[in-house]
Amino acid sequence: MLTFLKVLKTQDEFWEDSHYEYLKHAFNNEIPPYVIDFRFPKGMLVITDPDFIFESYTTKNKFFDKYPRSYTINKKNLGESILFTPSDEVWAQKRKHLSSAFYKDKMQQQLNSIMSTIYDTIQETIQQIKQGQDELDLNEYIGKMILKAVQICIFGVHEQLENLPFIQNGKTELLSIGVMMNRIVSQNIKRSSNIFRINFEILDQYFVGKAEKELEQNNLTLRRFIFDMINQRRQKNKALKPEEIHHDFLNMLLQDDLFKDNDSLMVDECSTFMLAATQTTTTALSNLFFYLTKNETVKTNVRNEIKDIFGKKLISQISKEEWLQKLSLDEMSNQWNYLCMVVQENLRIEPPARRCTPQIVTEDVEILGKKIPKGIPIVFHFLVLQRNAKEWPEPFKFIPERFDPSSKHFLNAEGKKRKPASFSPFLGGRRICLGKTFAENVIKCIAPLIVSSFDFEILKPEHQQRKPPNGVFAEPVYPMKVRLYEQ
Ligand code: HEM
Repeated sequence: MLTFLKVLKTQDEFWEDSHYEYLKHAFNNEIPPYVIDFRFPKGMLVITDPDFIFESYTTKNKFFDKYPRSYTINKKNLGESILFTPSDEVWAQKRKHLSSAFYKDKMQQQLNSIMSTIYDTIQETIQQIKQGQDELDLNEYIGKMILKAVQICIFGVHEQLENLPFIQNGKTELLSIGVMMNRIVSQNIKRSSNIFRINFEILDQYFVGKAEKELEQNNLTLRRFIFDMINQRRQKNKALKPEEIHHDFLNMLLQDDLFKDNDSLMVDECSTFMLAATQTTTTALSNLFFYLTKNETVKTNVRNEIKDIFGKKLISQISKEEWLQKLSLDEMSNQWNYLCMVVQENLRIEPPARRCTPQIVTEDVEILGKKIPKGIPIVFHFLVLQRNAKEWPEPFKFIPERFDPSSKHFLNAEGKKRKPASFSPFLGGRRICLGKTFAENVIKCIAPLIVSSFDFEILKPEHQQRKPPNGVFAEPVYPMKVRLYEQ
């Protein structure tokens, strides 16, 4: 505990996150594959052994489930959504119904809307650069783009939604729904990882103290807003013929037998999708542009791939329609090999969810000779897992060829094939991220549009050496100022 308090005091812009810094400090930067974190009442297992993680996703997966306290702690904002409810029949049925949002034709429509909007945003930015407005915060810029994309996919809304009142430290400010949601996520993470709360399970369902009461109010505001969206949409749809109804997530729920008569369940899943999709995808993309800016050769290779695919010397000549055609799901599976490797390496070097939320085993079970007691919280630490030098030689270097089977970088430090669970940014097994394929496709569609339009200059000299961390569990997020140049 004293070590933890000492670590908390050293927080600065390059501090990773409280949990990771604590482990690094406690083990002198060499975090072992199995750690028991005794800040938790009966200990929490932190695992980074790829063999163990693989077993948990495969042969032992039926014993794994979510840590039940996460459900109780998050019930006020996520209700009965699939994120934290146990892996029972109700969860499986909901997950099956929700998966239909990602069927190929629907996904293609969503991706087309996203690309079209992002293309227009980029054109606006180009105009701003021409007028001298060329400095911005990379995270914020990408965050706004992704929010637009998520909004279109979930609510079918292209225009900016109304600002909502957010309360913090006794003050109310009006925030866009995206900023509001990110703040709520960070308040929720703070609440659930509070060392006092961790040790007093009885507090899980209560909001204690001023800061938590404010969070409770913010959660309510967001949920009420989604309730209103549902009602408005129901009314609007009544006036439309079935073929006129837009394909978005909310309309899918409004037509689904399992959800359509239960507004509360719809709010639960809309909140979860917004929460699960926005910060993760924003982090993945803003990290990508940082690593491309730092790795000129990789950036040039991506641009060369774009030129090859379009058969053009100048990428600025590519029209919106051409982008939509060449970035379609069918073309994506046949072309864009280099881009796909870059996207994977980016998720490897800095997984947007740095670790999973706590899991448990539902009965005492032996995995790789280790007895794992029922109910003890277990966390897989993806950041440590994916920077393991035995599996990923020179782990801090950005090398897309690690994902090219014909490259020497495809092999681990012993020259052998890498262990399958060494790369696991989306968790695995039956609780694998529901939006995995969608998220990967969104990144693959947006990245080339931006790479072909801008060069970024990282303005703060310290950031050129080291990027302040961002992503789920990496709070607070520091701005990363960049200057944009039109390509
Ligand atoms: C790069 C982007 C993304 C990453 C890295 C990511 C990662 C993850 C991870 C690690 C989990 C496990 C959560 C846990 O630890 O409990 C998860 C779950 C989930 N994700 Fe994602 N995610 C991404 C994007 C998305 C998107 C775009 C959506 C929806 C459109 C989505 C929907 C979900 C849902 C619904 C779950 C819960 C699944 C269940 O428990 O059955 N994610 N994601």
